Amino acid sequence: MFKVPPVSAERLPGLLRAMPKAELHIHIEGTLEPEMIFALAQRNGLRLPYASVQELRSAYAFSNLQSFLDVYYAGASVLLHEQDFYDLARAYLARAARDKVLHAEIFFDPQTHTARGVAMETVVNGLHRACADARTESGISAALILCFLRHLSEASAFETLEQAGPLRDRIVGVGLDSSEQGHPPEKFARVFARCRELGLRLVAHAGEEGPPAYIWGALDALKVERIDHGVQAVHDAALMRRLAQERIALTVCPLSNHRLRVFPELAQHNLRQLLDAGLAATVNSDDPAYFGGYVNENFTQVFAATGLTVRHAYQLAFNSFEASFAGTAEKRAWEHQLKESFERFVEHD
Ligand code: HPA
Ligand SMILES: [Zn+2]
Repeated sequence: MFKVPPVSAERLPGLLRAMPKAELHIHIEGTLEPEMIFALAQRNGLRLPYASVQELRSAYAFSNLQSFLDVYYAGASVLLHEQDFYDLARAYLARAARDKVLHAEIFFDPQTHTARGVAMETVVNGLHRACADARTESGISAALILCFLRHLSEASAFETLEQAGPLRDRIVGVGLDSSEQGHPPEKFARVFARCRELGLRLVAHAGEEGPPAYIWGALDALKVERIDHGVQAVHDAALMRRLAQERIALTVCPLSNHRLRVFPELAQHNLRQLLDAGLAATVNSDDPAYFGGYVNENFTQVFAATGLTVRHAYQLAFNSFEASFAGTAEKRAWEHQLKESFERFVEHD
């Protein structure tokens, strides 16, 4: 690995913002800003139970994952037409490009929309067209990951997979999200086995609020390649060894963990412990419109709160490229750009 040169503490936030990175844990519905909720409600002739953007924003005080999910699913109900999904993803990708995100793997929750009568192809085609246009305009690379809602049944997940069949080439993989407690990964073992046969890449949320057993379940029953969140792994030494040995990436979301009270203070976040134990952790924003910051805010705030160093910064960005589902040639090119950005930064120190 490249020997990371020293950078003064005052310049570390600037380096974090300037360094190339990939974002691997971002829910497109979680990028729906209050202003866009109001604009789409007006465009689609819908009435909202909030009088103003400020009133809506003031409802964003969460006590745990479920209290967030209730507000998040209500917000997503303004998304009806292909253009709505397009506009949402274009806005995110423009924002991400400004944060030096070279590659984004974007989650979407089709069941949230199909349950309201929105067709699967409306969702996927809008998101896909946005990814293609963003690539042409700013060069950002993007891929889509279909997430199954774990509070719904296995049958509903199979039905969703069936609906996505004709759009298979627009999706790189599948994930598992929504209410974790009481919905262990094993519930979806057969769905994930089928996705694997179809050549889809596999990830799952596990160990956000749920126990280490759910991370074991995601690895052994679902055979996922990455764990989304995974911060509860620190409570199980054997699991930590396995994650390190197999280089299973964790897509960690510091501001989400703070807002959902997984860590009541950001200073208590265990990102440093994960990295220092040799795990392939990455930093991501999860649902930035709800948790108070996009990916660069996640980097700068968790670094400031927990005293992470320039060496950790390089490792996190490197891990994000390495853990992505991009091809080897693209990964090497991005890793080269990362190294160059550090060298350039130090020259001017
Ligand atoms: O952090 C999360 N966890 C589970 N489901 C989600 N859906 C959006 N964000 C999340
Ligand atoms: Zn998430």
